[in-house]
Order: sequence, then structure tokens, then C-alpha cells
Amino acid sequence: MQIIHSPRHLGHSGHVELMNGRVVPAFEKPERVAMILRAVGERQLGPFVDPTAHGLDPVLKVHDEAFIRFLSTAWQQWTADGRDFPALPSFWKAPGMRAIEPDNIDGKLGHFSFDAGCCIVAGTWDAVQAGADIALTGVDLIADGQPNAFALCRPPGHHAHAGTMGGYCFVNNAAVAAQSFLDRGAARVAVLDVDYHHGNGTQSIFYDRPDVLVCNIHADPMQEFPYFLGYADEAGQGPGEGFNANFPLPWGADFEGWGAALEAACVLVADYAPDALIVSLGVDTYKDDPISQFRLDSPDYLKMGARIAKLGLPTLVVMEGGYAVEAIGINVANTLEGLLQG
Ligand SMILES: NCCCNCCCCCC(O)(O)C(F)(F)F
Ligand SMILES: [Zn+2]
Repeated sequence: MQIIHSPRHLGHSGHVELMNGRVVPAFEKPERVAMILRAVGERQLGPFVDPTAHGLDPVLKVHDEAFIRFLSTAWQQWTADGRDFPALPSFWKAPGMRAIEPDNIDGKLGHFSFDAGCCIVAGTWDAVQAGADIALTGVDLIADGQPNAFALCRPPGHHAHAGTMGGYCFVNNAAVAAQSFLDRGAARVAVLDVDYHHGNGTQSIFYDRPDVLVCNIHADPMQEFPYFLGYADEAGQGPGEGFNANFPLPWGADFEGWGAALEAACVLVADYAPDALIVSLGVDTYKDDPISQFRLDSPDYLKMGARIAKLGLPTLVVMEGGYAVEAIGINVANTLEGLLQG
């Protein structure tokens, strides 16, 4: 399995987040990638591949131009008036206020975000562009005949909407990849999001479209971030009706419950018969994840990979979350190994 990654993710370092009302060092830390590289290298799961540059056109197929312009200039605007510390949004619009992009950078940060979990530093935009190129390089490899590939993206992407960042996400790598598969001739693409948190961005981007089936297995948003999307009754709208499926699970879910949801999601994917499958892989479902409440254990990821392999589809795995740094490598490697041996 080709493993695509780039050291440019390191530019997104030294960032913070607002957690429990306090500004703390971000849980989405650079060491996550080093641990994954070490584990997949030790298992010899595949050659490491550098991403090829794809420019912004494929990103602009999914994201709003004003949003991408904002992401590419936010740090310059933030530091223009002397602020040399990480940028965080602080002000958001309530329903009934106007969805206008202000001139003021604090106003822009709020206009283009839905939480204070998307911190921007000097190297963030470069890391985000590399992440999109990593996912797009994975599409190229599979479109050119590889059965699978692993896009080791950082920062993650599945919370990013067409015009909104949040939950550590800026550009939606999985959504950009799905659109690229379609542009390369696929008629249908399925996204299976197994991250602990609902992929609200991916759902919203394809919500009214039948050409991308989006399935999410995640913590019940009544209890857990992102709170305001990810409920079981969200089935798609208009032409997209029936092409979105959410499997929310309660805190404390272990592989017995989680695996049953995976089985149901895999049946939907098989019935949809896509030309390609994208797995938004977060391993924050792990029992010792510091910010999550599921109870999966490391051997469960082997079973997860094996079940996905049984679909027999060209599969692009796109890295999302997972914050138990000491175990993230084992759990990602187990998922990939299960996929390869399935
Ligand atoms: N008490 C709730 C705190 C929630 N804090 C933000 C959680 C962000 C999760 C990000 C992720 O893991 O879904 C991604 F894959 F995008 F990285
Ligand atoms: Zn997550």
C-alpha cells in the first residue's frame, strides 16, 4: 500500500485550542504523524510516497473561493496589526445576524468558522495545501490502478464545510478526494467516516447529491461534538435523499456495538456499488483517547480493516483524528493491515 505523506504538516505546530473554557496546547499535535510513520514503517506496510502538487483547482471544486482566499491570507492579516501568536476565532454570528464577510480579521475568523478548534499559525496554510495534495495523490494512484492507498493527511478535514473551518479542520481532504475520483471518471463514490466525531463537513458538502454516498459512525451528537449535525434522521435532501446515513452511538460504545454499525454501513456501501471508497480514518474511537468516549481496543482495528476489505473496492484511506499519541501508530497500522490482509 502506498503511504503518501509530507513533512510540510510540521508547519502546523505550536497551535492551541479552546477546551473546557481554557486555551490549551492543541490535541491535534504533529507527533501524531511521527508515531503513525514509525508504526507503518516497522510493519513494512508499504512504500512512502511524496505528494504531487495539484494546485487549488481541485480544492475549489469543493470549497468556496472566498473561504480559500481567507485561509491563504488569514495569517498575514492576523499578524498585520502586530499579533505574532496563534490566531483563534472569538466572535460568531447568531441566527438572524448577517452572513457578511467583514474587513476585520477577527470578523473573518468568525465568519469562516464554527468553533474555536481551528487555530491558524504561520505554517498552517502550507500544511493544509500539502494535506489536500496528499489526498489527491492517493486518488491518482488508485485511478491509475492501485487497489488502495493511505493518505496520511494532517491537519484533518472531515469537519470542514464548503465555506467553514472547525474541529481542527480547514480543507476537507476526503471531500476533495471524492470529487477528484468523480472528475477522473467515477460515477459513484462512497465515503465511510469511522472517526469518533461525525464528519459534519463531508455530510454537508454532498448532502443534496446522489453521486457521493456518505456514511458516518460516530458519537451521538446529542452528547458529543459537533453537537449540531450527525443525527440518525439526516438522510440527505433533494436528489441526495437516501445517500446519507448516520449511525450515532452512545458514549461507552465498544466494538460489539460499533461493529454492528460498521456492518450496517458496509451493506449500504455494497448496495450502492461505488467505483471507489474513501475511508475517513480517525482512531479516536480508541478506549484511551484523551478527548473521546468510545471503548475500541487495538485488535478491533484489524477487524475494522478486514471488514472494509471484504467490500472489494478500490479504497483510499484518508487520515482524520486520533489523540492517544502512544497508541495511534498501532491502531492506524492495525486498520491498514486488516485492510491489506482482508
Ligand atoms: N467536549 C468536546 C470537545 C470537542 N473538541 C473538538 C473535537 C475535534 C475533533 C476533530 C476530529 O477528531 O474529528 C478530526 F478528525 F477532525 F480531527
Ligand atoms: Zn475525531
